[in-house]
Amino acid sequence: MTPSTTDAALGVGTPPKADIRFEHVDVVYPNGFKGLDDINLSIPAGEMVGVVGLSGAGKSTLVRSINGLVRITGGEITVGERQLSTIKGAGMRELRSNVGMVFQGFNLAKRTTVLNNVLVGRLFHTSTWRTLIGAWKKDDVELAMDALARVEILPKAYTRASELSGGQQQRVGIARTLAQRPSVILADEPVASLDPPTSHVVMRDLQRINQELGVTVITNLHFLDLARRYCDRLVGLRSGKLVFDGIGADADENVFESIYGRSLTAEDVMDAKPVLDES
Ligand SMILES: Nc1ncnc2c1ncn2[C@@H]1O[C@H](COP(=O)(O)OP(=O)(O)OP(=O)(O)O)[C@@H](O)[C@H]1O
Repeated sequence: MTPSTTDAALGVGTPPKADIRFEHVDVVYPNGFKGLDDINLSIPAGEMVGVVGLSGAGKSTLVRSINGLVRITGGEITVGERQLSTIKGAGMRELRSNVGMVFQGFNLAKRTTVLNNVLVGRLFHTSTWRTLIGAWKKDDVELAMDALARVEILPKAYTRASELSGGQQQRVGIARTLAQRPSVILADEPVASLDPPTSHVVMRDLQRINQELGVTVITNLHFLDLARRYCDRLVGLRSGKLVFDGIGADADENVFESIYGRSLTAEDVMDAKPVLDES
């Protein structure tokens, strides 16, 4: 779906594209556990990157370090012009307006409408008094509607979020992020709570947003077949270390075994018939 109004509304005024660079990045948690260990990674604007690895490998830590939800303890992450090691206050707010996030649990306000949930994406760009009394600008409402159209859920704009299915709620979560007009979307296990068909729908939404709007998408995924199918590039982590960085389509069973340190099992792929052989 590529209506010109949607492209215009979501494209005009979008913040400059941001390349992302990890240089010798460490994350040591307060209990002394090393979540990331000397990560070096360069993600040019516009890529769709899947982060894979065993449970506990550091996938969420890596994704969340990009918007400062997890603070790095060594090295440097650069997002556009901003450096994560020193960022705070207004700099952090500006970074987070440019780097949107989609959550596993959707994080919607269930008792209000889909449209109101998506308008939350405009908070970064809206004065406090307007937010408090719900006096959204016409342009913001239009932008929110465009974001809902982008994930094909516009007819639900005035439905309460609690009345939507899990897949629909995640699409609202994506629309909310899109309404921020970010140049980067981080998706932290976006399909972990969804059934297989719905997971594909949500992954296709993210892929379309990446391809049509040029938004960088970085997502950690439990299922290898999903990661390989939808992401141009895969980053493999093992015990906080980068052990693979390559083209998704090139990642065969041997690559996955090197990331996992064991043979693949049915638990590692979403579809009953592994999609690993599909391409
Ligand atoms: N706040 C914290 N304090 C201490 N250790 C933490 C904290 N958060 C995460 N960890 C540890 O860091 C490691 C990496 O966690 P992370 O959530 O990034 O892994 P993951 O690959 O996303 O795992 P999963 O697939 O299970 O979500 C794990 O061993 C985890 O227990």
